Amino acid sequence: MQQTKVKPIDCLHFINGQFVPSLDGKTFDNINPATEEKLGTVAEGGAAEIELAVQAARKALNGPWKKMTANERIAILRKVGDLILERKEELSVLESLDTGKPTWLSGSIDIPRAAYNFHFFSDYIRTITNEATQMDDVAINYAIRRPVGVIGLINPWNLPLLLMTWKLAPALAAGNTVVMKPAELTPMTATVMAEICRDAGVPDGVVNLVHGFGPNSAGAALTEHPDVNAISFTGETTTGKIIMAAAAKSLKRLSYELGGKNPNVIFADSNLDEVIETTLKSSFINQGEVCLCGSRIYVERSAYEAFLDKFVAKTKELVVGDPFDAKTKVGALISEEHYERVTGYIKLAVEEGGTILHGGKRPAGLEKGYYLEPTIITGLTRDCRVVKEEIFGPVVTVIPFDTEEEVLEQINDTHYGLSASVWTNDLRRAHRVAGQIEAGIVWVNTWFLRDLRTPFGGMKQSGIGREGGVHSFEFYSELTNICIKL
Ligand SMILES: NC(=O)c1ccc[n+]([C@@H]2O[C@H](COP(=O)([O-])OP(=O)(O)OC[C@H]3O[C@@H](n4cnc5c(N)ncnc54)[C@H](O)[C@@H]3O)[C@@H](O)[C@H]2O)c1
Ligand SMILES: N/C(=C\C=C\C=O)C(=O)O
Repeated sequence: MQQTKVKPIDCLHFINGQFVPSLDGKTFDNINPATEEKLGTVAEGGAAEIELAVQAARKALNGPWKKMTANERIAILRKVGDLILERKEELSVLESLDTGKPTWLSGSIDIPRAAYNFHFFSDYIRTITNEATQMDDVAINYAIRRPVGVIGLINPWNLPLLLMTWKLAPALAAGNTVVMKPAELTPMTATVMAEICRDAGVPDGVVNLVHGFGPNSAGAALTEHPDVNAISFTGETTTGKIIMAAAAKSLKRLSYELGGKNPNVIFADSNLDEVIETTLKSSFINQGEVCLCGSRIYVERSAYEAFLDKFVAKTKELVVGDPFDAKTKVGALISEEHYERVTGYIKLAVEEGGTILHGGKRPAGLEKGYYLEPTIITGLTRDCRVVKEEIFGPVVTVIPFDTEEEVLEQINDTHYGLSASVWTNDLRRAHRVAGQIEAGIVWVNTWFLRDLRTPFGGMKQSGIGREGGVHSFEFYSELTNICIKL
């Protein structure tokens, strides 16, 4: 394990502008997935801490934050983005210590995107206009926009700071106050994020942070709290169902980014070298722990063998290991529990009749840490659990197909609908196929190319609503239509 001058931090809650322990002093250990060693302790929050955070957020709604002009708020949000960039190296190391992802990845994607989320939304808020409607010479209608109120932001562990800021920036830009609940497995960058908001001039109580778990802990308390107006949640579909029930009692507004089992469809006319270069990323980047990963690969039969030969050869070159080694392409999975879950699916694949063409094992010489070889599985059919269920690890299945109709029917036969990639140089086929895929996001001849003005989210059981550009402001603000009789 390569050393770094940035040291891990103990994590306290951030409530009403102060870092505080839990009222009962409870803490839990934060573990480094790459070494299985303790990084530090985290304050374990529950209903009592959520109550204090929601009270602070409610009070701050009518404090200086509300009285600020849009320009004053925008200046603070831009400063938040600037401070994230100033602390990029520190945040990148903390993110990699928490998640096991390589530092080149946290330093090139996670942290720069976190800053950009703030810079983008602080610019974008200036473009938001409201509608006016003339009713002949009888009346004039105009809409005004106001914050929703106190918003709970609940986040997963795979892209901790990227995803927390993806919610936090527009929520603040729209004038709301928030209670952040980061994943219990990745507390450190959220803790620094609270400090950065304070240092940038965000008034006390506007941004609050409570650490803890989901069920019977801070997460559940946040979703049940009657004075929380909305929840933006990113996580597993199963968790989304539980949260919806909890939020129903106070009819909270919900924005959901949930699970996926995303197809990557490769037609024989595509450029195989280009396909392979991107498919290595869409299969294994971030240890395959990205909701958008193309974990179901479908290849037109005439290109199937050629694809497999090249894909396996290139996958074999991927270095698995120390997140602090620049050569590492695949780091450690997030936790022992997740490691068991992912390796369980690899065992199941063999039971279901699959062939492990590459990977499937702990890499030699890496006895400590949750390391797993990138894994390619063939020989499975559409009704296999490994083809249908989200694994959320460096595991892909590869299935041949013969016709467009056949592959479209297969890829849509799922309760997920988050994203897809399509590879072809046939322009009409690209548009034809992309338009028939039941997903919120379809990439053609690329993957994870992101314009933050576009609608981001899933359909079916991959999400509710869209965030990004104006869509974020549709969720993070309320409209009132005022009708003036002439
Ligand atoms: N669609 C997207 O944009 C997107 C992005 C990233 C991850 N994900 C999904 O997230 C999952 C992996 O993340 P995860 O394991 O952290 O998900 P998870 O659902 O286990 O946990 C997500 C967050 O919810 C909290 N939580 C858990 N149970 C809760 C409850 N009952 N009430 C309130 N909060 C609760 C957790 O503490 C955590 O902060 C995968 O399914 C992945 O597809 C989706
Ligand atoms: N929400 C985004 C990415 C989600 C990745 C899921 O793991 C984004 O790029 O805005």
